[in-house]
Amino acid sequence: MLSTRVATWTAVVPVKPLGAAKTRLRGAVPDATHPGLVLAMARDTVAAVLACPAVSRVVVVCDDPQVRAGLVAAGATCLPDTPAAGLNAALAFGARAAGGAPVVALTADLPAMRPADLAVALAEAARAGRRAFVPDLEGSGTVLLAAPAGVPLDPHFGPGSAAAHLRSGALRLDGDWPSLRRDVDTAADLDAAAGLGLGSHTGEILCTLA
Ligand SMILES: Nc1nc2c(ncn2[C@@H]2O[C@H](COP(=O)(O)OP(=O)(O)OP(=O)(O)O)[C@@H](O)[C@H]2O)c(=O)[nH]1
Ligand SMILES: C=C(OP(=O)(O)O)C(=O)O
Repeated sequence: MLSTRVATWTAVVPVKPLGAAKTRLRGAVPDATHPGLVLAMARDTVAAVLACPAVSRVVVVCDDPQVRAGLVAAGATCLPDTPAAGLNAALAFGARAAGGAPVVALTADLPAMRPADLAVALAEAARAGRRAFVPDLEGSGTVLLAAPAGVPLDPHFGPGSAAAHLRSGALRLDGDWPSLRRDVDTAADLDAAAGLGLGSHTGEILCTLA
């Protein structure tokens, strides 16, 4: 059970440049608000990860100076992205910075995530002793992929990623963690996340629109 109390995990969080991110969310808020909403969701995600007692550090992979400034201020370490290399390349690059520690990859669109949900999921991943992933609430995507110390992360994020991670030998963790598993891709996802309780940055953006 020590793994649930000792901060052992290095979290890797990839973020696209604000101008290119969350295209499926366009129209959910006024165009002028969209970049601020993307950044707010990333900040709430990173804040929840840093508040999780099982996580020792957060490595963000992003080239956008506004994102880097916001997330470094929140306590994350930022690494540059390799433009056009894609999400999985960004994750693999960030994982290599973990120096052999256990690595957990998380998407930056989890504004309702509770640190306690993440802690329970990481405890299950630690007990698995192998790569493990948490699917999104729809069951087809992935919000979290964890690899024990010394095990390659081997990320397969993208369309149909839950099946791809299963095929790659990762254990599926279907826990009752709605705050962790509610990623925000669409306006409907954003409404659902609001129903779960949003982090302060995302909540503040939506309050200005009310
Ligand atoms: N650093 C980096 N992050 C990425 C890249 N592609 C996706 N991401 C991030 O990975 C996470 C999950 O990706 P998506 O949910 O598809 O996010 P997205 O690509 O901004 O959303 P759409 O434009 O709607 O597909 C989000 O935090 C993205 O910002 C990439 O090429 N590099
Ligand atoms: C990148 C992913 O997120 P989404 O499907 O929400 O785009 C994924 O689920 O692997």
